[in-house]
Amino acid sequence: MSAPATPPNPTLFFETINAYQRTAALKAAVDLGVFNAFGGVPATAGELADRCQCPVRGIRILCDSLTLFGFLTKDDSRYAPTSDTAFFLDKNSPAYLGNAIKFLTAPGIKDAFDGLTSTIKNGKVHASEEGTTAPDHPVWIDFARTMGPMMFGPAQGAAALVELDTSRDTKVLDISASHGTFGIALAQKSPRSHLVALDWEAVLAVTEENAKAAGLGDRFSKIVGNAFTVDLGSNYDVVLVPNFLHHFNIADCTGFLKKVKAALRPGGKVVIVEFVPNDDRISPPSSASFSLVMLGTTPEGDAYTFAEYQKMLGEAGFKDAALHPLAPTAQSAVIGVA
Ligand SMILES: Nc1ncnc2c1ncn2[C@@H]1O[C@H](CSCC[C@H]([NH3+])C(=O)O)[C@@H](O)[C@H]1O
Repeated sequence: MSAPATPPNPTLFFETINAYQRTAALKAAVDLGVFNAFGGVPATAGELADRCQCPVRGIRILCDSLTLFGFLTKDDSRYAPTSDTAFFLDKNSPAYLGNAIKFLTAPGIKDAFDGLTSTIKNGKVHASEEGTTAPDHPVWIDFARTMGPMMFGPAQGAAALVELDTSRDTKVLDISASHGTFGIALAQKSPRSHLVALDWEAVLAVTEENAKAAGLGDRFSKIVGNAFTVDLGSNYDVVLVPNFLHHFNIADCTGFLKKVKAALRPGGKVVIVEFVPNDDRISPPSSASFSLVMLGTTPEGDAYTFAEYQKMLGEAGFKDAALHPLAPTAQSAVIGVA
């Protein structure tokens, strides 16, 4: 075996081998309330230890590690959250990711990756036949309770891309509504809109709670059950399909989009929100890396490219498919016209 031209660098190997430690450090800091212990001013390890009620050694090592990873800065012996850390990890921020971190690191998702070798070798999810696509899978109740803030940015971005006529009654359908963040953001654009949310029954209880809290209680209704088989209703102005299609194969997605097309009024829009990698499937990293999540947790899902969505939409009878990156988030909207 020939040696690399430049001195071999093991950094990537050890960063990857030990990546679980980085996850554990971030999760411990969230659990202990470290990011909320600053009160807006830099603090020493001793001060943070007092506020978090922990021995100082652990907090000092944790904060140095979080500084190495880029979550904190350290000046002399005082630590401070970066502006991104304050935005995403302050409990009072609408974009707070603390609960999402707990969800994403809990057994429902993480266990799937403990059996990745078997999943790849056997061509099926190691944990169960259907993975997270099983009807009423309990993981989606936790998802609905925790992931809304993470979808706040994509939901605002998607809502900004479509108009709702405020001079007449309009209807919006949110497929796989979950926390409801996407449907609520769009419905709030018009006082004359009605929001219909579709998901499994237990999940819709969370959607309804959130729709009421957003002031949409009297403009909200539900469709309970399997999106592939239930009656979607008709005459919608917009059908949102956020983070749903990636769980299924292309033929099933195309068939489902035909059903969506039939539920829209002529000229109505389907708004698909997804991680959409470039054709090379390795860029941009934040979107391309999502395919691994689908490999670990679903039998046939994937992160599809825009060309693939364009083909699915074309075959389902939609016109004018267009891609809209929802920067700075890792998601994109793909919009088609019925
Ligand atoms: N066959 C199905 N029919 C209806 N809902 C489903 C089905 N399979 C999965 N779901 C729901 O689809 C959602 C996927 S997660 C995506 C949730 C939300 N749209 C968001 O973008 O954050 C979960 O809420 C599941 O309960």
